[in-house]
Amino acid sequence: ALLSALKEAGPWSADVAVCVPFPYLAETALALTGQAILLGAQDCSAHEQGAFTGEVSSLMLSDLGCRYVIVGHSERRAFHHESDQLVADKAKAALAHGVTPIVCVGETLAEREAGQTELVVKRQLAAVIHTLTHCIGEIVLAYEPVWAIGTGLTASPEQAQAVHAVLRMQLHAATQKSASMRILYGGSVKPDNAAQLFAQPDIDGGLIGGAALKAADFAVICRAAM
Ligand SMILES: O=C(CO)COP(=O)(O)O
Repeated sequence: ALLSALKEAGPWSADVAVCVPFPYLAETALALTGQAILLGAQDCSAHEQGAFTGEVSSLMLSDLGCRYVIVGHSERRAFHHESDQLVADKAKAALAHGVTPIVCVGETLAEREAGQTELVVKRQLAAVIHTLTHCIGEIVLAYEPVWAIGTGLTASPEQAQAVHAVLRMQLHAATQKSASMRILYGGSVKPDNAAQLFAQPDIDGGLIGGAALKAADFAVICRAAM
């Protein structure tokens, strides 16, 4: 029902993708046939192939028609103890099979209050830059302050822009593609704050959680990104 409402709300001039849990990928791929909405997954294995029971490789995701995969979401980092290096390895494995990783970085509230925001996001991105080297220009980056995810506390456009600018500078030092790379903001993006966030020079789109579960709200947010 969510997808059909979304399909009806289109077409979009912004790129729109839905990243769904593994068990729903196949049926979502089918439902999106012929649609401009792209498919993504929410995680992948760091291993390209081999005996890793229970893991889902980016090759499998690519087979299912995934164009994107989220890696390093704060919930994966926090609840599954994913290190910066593991996240970087997942991004590398995704690219190896033509799936674009959406690499999430972001600080916790304690880290922000300790003045460590820049330090944390730069450390998280540095691992990815170091691991991907010349392929770094192929990723999508997402800044998701942990304190803003699912809490209703959105980073102000200025707060988000400040971090995005730092990340863009770090990318600039690593690749000539930095200016055209996408840096998404995620964390309580809603219909009423999306336009202001997306108007910032270094915010190129959003990674939407809760608001994407209501097709009408998601449609407003997608329109704000055009
Ligand atoms: O984690 C998020 C998207 O991946 C953000 O979630 P919310 O938009 O619900 O805060």
